[in-house]
Amino acid sequence: MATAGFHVYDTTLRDGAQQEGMNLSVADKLAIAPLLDELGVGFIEGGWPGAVPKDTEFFRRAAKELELKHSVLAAFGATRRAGARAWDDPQVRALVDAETPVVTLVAKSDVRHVERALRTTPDEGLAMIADTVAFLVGEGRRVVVDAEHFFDGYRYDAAFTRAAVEAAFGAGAEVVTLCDTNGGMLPHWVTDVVGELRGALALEHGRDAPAGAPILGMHAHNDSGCAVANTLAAVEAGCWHVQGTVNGYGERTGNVDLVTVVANLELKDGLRTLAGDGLAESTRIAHAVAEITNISPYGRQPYVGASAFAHKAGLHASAIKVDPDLYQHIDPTAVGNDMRMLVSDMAGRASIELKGRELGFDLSGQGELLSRVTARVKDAEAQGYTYDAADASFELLLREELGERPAFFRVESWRTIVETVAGGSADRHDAEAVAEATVKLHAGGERVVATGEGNGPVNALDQALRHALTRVYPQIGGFELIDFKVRILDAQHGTDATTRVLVETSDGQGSWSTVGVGPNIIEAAWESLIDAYVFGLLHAGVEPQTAG
Ligand SMILES: CC(=O)SCCNC(=O)CCNC(=O)[C@H](O)C(C)(C)COP(=O)(O)OP(=O)(O)OC[C@H]1O[C@@H](n2cnc3c(N)ncnc32)[C@H](O)[C@@H]1OP(=O)(O)O
Ligand SMILES: CC(=O)C(=O)O
Repeated sequence: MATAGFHVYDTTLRDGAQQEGMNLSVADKLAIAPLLDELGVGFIEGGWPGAVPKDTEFFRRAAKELELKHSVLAAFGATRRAGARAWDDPQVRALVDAETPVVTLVAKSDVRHVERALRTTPDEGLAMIADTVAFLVGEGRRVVVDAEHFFDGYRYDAAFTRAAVEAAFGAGAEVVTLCDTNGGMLPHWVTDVVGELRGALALEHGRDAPAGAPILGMHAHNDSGCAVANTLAAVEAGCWHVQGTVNGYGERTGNVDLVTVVANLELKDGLRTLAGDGLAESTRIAHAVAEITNISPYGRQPYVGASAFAHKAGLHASAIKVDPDLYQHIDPTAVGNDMRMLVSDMAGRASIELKGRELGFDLSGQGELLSRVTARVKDAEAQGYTYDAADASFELLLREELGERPAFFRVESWRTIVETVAGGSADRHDAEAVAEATVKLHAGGERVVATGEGNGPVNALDQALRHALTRVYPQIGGFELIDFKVRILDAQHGTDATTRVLVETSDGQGSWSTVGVGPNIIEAAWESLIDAYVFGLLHAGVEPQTAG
């Protein structure tokens, strides 16, 4: 049961799209809206029709193409221009033409903005709000007023901001959203301002407001790093409508992350804010939205980040083995996330046992093996390996200790040559470097010698290895190296330093990471590549052919 009257209002498609570098097409918006609906938000703000052509088109297509179960669409725009009439203002008309049940108006509530940005009088500023709201209500719209710069304005001239809120409610607005447009508020300021405003206007706490009574909302930006705290403070103080964006997208440092807010309200404060069970799907939904925006998800994002429930320290693991709640603030499944154990030089036996369990090995009661693997991990990490970023290499190490690492092939030797081929010009920089590699190995009962060429020695080695193995293991044709990271570990040794290479490989369905360390990039990469192919074949269920 949703908590009576509480609104979750998503502005990913409007304020989120104001993020630097984000450019959502109409198709992107049409793909994101159903995900927001699945999350269970009450309102989806689709954009500013009449101002942004793509947004006009979005509302036109959304009316025909979207079937939303939980959410209603809101069209966003500004109040009428100074000196104009609401019904004559083309921007206001475009809001009506968008044919959404809800219209959200940005309204100036800081008198300095009225005088300096709108270049009009405070009275005209208030009339712009009242006229526009009344016109839209008359057109049958539910109206939300976003009181822009409300908090800064309140701290400068509280009487004007109060008058702006009264003008909106007086004309029939359902919600007035108090906006921290510049994102600079602190939670206790928000608490004080919302409390004072409610007192002055005799507004109920949202929780106690009768159905249909006007309610206050909160719209926070994260410039002071307090957007989530400010939103929670506003709810505590009586705001019963929260705005935000998935993944905290938005101008500058972003809007408040809506998933963090609703997870806190639902799981900590006991409010039911979303329709349906979308919270339990929020990790998948947040990542699916990130796929469409083409912005890599942030691993350390609260609740839905890949690292949100990843445990590295051995002491944590030993307590988690007894009860995961001892080191987790919630059960990760409540937001559709998973607990992960990370293996590193900070691991203890409990970490290895839990990681083993995650990988499908029951290592309980195998104290001697656990000690051996722990010691081997610590020793390898001291040399530069990093298993928390290379689960696949850890699994192979564990299998080695269990005597279960399959021998798909046996390497006899490999070598690479890099040479320059002179170009046509007299310029010595015109020479092109090309690489060639030879790999000799035994697989499928045969000795295979294969060569490969590439734009660098690692690429050439990878090609040669593929050529050598593909006949016996054609599955390798489906593996693709999708990432390659090189780190020089003790850079003060200059060209003599140790090198770590992390490789990520995909089979089109999933990906896995492997690590290699060596005195040079080629040896480190070779080790990482071998693990990548062995792990890929193993997990593809391929039977090892006699190495010979
Ligand atoms: C706080 C927020 O993030 S609100 C959302 C902001 N989003 C956007 O601005 C994205 C879409 N914006 C646009 O496409 C354009 O800015 C438009 C179409 C809205 C306006 O474009 P233009 O007519 O070229 O005007 P311009 O952008 O230079 O200035 C904005 C005008 O709106 C007026 N204005 C600003 N806020 C308001 C408001 N709340 N109510 C009424 N008018 C407003 C300004 O006074 C200015 O008027 P002027 O042209 O008479 O000086
Ligand atoms: C309305 C809005 O986006 C803001 O004030 O930040």
